[in-house]
Amino acid sequence: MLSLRAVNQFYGSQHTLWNVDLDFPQGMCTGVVGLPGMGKTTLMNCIAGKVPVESGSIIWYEAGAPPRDLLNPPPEQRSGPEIGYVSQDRRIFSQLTIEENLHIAMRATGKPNPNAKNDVYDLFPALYGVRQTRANTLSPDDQYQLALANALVNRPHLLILDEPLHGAGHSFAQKLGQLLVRLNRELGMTVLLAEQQMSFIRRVADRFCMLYRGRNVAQGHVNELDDELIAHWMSREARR
Ligand SMILES: Nc1ncnc2c1ncn2[C@@H]1O[C@H](COP(=O)(O)OP(=O)(O)OP(=O)(O)O)[C@@H](O)[C@H]1O
Repeated sequence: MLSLRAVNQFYGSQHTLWNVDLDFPQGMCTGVVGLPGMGKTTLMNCIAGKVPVESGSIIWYEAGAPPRDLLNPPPEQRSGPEIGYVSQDRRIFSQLTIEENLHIAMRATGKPNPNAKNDVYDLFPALYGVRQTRANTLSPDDQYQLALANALVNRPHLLILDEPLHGAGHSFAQKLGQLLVRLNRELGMTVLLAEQQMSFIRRVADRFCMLYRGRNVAQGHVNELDDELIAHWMSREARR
């Protein structure tokens, strides 16, 4: 389980996350929801160690292993847990081939697994056929698949996806939904998913948490993410 306690974050003098307490159960998919600008990306970036946290704790608990403090890892724990992160800008090396992209992603952890690429091609068979192709020739959906493949190549314990459906079509949403269910239910991966499309969250997530102006205002089973809650925290009135 990933556990956040009293997490506060600032951009300069702007207080962005306020005493966020959240638990993300292991092996489950949690949808992180909220209007634009409420702090979803910032929360993901704090967990992934991409922006500094002012105060609080972010701890990873896994059965059979000691708790891991993600904010202040002791030197022997610097490599774990593996976090796969696909940001909103879906960063890939566009001038390099798919093979080269995966190779770089694999080397990034310093302990490459020789079977890793095959595992990833098993998840993304469409990429295998074009593996010697430069990434910039792929369609936007396939580029997203490559970004996801790069994030998955080291079999992360935790996968973070920030707005994966931004600009994507219906068929991609279907494909991604199936893949997430597979990663989650078959491989037991813990997934955090920031997404505006509630229908997608309801379809693939087990749980949700809702941010409003940097505060965690609701969390629970995805069945509890009802229209009343959405109207209260995610309507035009809520924005004021
Ligand atoms: N690098 C930054 N520097 C300064 N302020 C930032 C930075 N990134 C985000 N912010 C501000 O922090 C607040 C939260 O932004 P954040 O991107 O985390 O929200 P979000 O819920 O992910 O929004 P969106 O759905 O539009 O991506 C906003 O007021 C935003 O303007």
